[in-house]
Amino acid sequence: MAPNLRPRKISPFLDPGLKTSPNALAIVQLSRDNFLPVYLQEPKGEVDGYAEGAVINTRFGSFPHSTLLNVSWGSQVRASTVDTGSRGRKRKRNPVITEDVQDGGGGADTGEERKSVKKAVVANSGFIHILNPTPELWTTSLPHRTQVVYTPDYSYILHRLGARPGSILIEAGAGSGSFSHASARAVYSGYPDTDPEAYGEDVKLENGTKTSSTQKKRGKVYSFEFNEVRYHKMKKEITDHNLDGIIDLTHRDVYNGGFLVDGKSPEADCVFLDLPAPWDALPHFSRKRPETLPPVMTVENGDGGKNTNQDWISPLNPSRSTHICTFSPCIEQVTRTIDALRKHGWVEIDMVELSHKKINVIRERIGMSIAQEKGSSQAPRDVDEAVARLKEVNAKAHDFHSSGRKGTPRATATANGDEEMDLDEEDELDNGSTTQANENDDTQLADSTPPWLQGRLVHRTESEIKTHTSYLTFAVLPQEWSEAQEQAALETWPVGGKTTKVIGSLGREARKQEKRQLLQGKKNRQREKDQNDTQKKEEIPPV
Ligand SMILES: C[S@@+](CC[C@H](N)C(=O)[O-])C[C@H]1O[C@@H](n2cnc3c(N)ncnc32)[C@H](O)[C@@H]1O
Repeated sequence: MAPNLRPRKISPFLDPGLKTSPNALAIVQLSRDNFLPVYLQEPKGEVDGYAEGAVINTRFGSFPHSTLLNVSWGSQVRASTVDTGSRGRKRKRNPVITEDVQDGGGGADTGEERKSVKKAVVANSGFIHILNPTPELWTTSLPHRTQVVYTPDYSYILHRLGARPGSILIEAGAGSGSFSHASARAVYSGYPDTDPEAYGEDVKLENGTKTSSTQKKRGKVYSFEFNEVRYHKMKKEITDHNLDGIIDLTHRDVYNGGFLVDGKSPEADCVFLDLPAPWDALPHFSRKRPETLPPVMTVENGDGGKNTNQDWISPLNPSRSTHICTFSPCIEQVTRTIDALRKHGWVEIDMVELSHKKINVIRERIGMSIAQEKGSSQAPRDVDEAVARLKEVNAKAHDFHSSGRKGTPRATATANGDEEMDLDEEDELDNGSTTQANENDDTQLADSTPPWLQGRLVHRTESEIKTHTSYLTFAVLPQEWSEAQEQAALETWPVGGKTTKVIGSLGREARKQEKRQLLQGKKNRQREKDQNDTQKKEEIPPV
């Protein structure tokens, strides 16, 4: 029998490939901060009255899915002129079907597919960019079911938790899945049902032999959510995003049910709690049965069964220290959490609040000859340019008055690009005058320098700090350390005895002890000397 290597579709969050593909999630970027998640569909026939198949309608134009498929991630895609065909008529004829396909981009199958699909025709204006899904883009575009953890917070949290490929992370509650997606990417080190040999599973080969176990650990997120509606929505998203096996979602109230899965310990290396009362969940993370729980407590395990805590199973990895982060919006929750953390033996407790600002990096084009457009500023570049422009305007005013005309002179542009004087309303002295000539200057500049290199590179921070999201409380629960482990460590790394002393290798206590001994030796020598001196004095006979 061949090794149990099942081909599987890797989540686009983990490996998006080079191009968009049918039925996969893609993120449509409409403008800088406006993203739309879409499951792209192969055009099979008319959808919602559109002859081109499923269509995304935006204020930047219409985009049939067919134009977004099999293109490289990051591509700019032009809008199309779509054929709405029999859309209006069909709605009247069959309102039930129309309901199903309200969302032109959602792609519900109407069952009224036409065999032929109309080819999309490029429109005159409008475009979008098609981006591969990432946890960051998902956070900004996901359907919000709750408050979510945003990128600045979760990137810091995952770093402090030490989440890395192969880590086991417990998360509660799952909410809208923003943190779940980011943590899944952080811990991912392969799917459970692929490459079992590398992950220490017994693999039967064709000749019937078994490979040896390598005991490599696969990263996984054990996520818990007690709201049933959110649980089901999140479960579907995990499957749609091919994250089954990377995120293991359980429907449970963790305050009562704890964190075991099917009665077994996830052996977590790190924990993230985004719950209203994290202190109620903390007793479940004890390494030994906590005293705060009654001696025997039967708890529902969320899978229809019950666990008793008589034989305490800790959900934590026994061979490593566990890192925790709790996410609470108010300081009262933080102090209560810290109380509970201390009570349950957590150490290195600290609290952090992130206040982030975006830094916009842009090329700023300044000068009187710059056309008015985004990122440009029509101000004199320097004093010379300002003086030259004033001289130009004065000369034109002089010419105008000497010609005997009345009114206020205004610089306008002729078709050939030269400026000439014109009459205008008295009060309208043109000082901006975006002229054809100026645009020509700019075109010349643009000809010689690529647009992305024009202007001065500047960065500006946002003036406002983003409003408070939450306080992050971190702590560590040390690994349990037995006498036998201490003995084994001493044998591997002997301390004291005949070992050679290395400068700087002594601990604080040892250094103190060494100083005390030196001091004592000095005192002893001084005492001996004093005694000798006294003796000598006594031996000298009086004169
Ligand atoms: C603020 S949301 C979490 C958002 C999530 N971290 C994200 O980034 O999308 C808090 C979630 O905790 C869940 N929750 C509250 N108490 C719970 C409990 N005792 N057990 C499990 N989940 C709980 C709520 O249903 C809610 O969905």
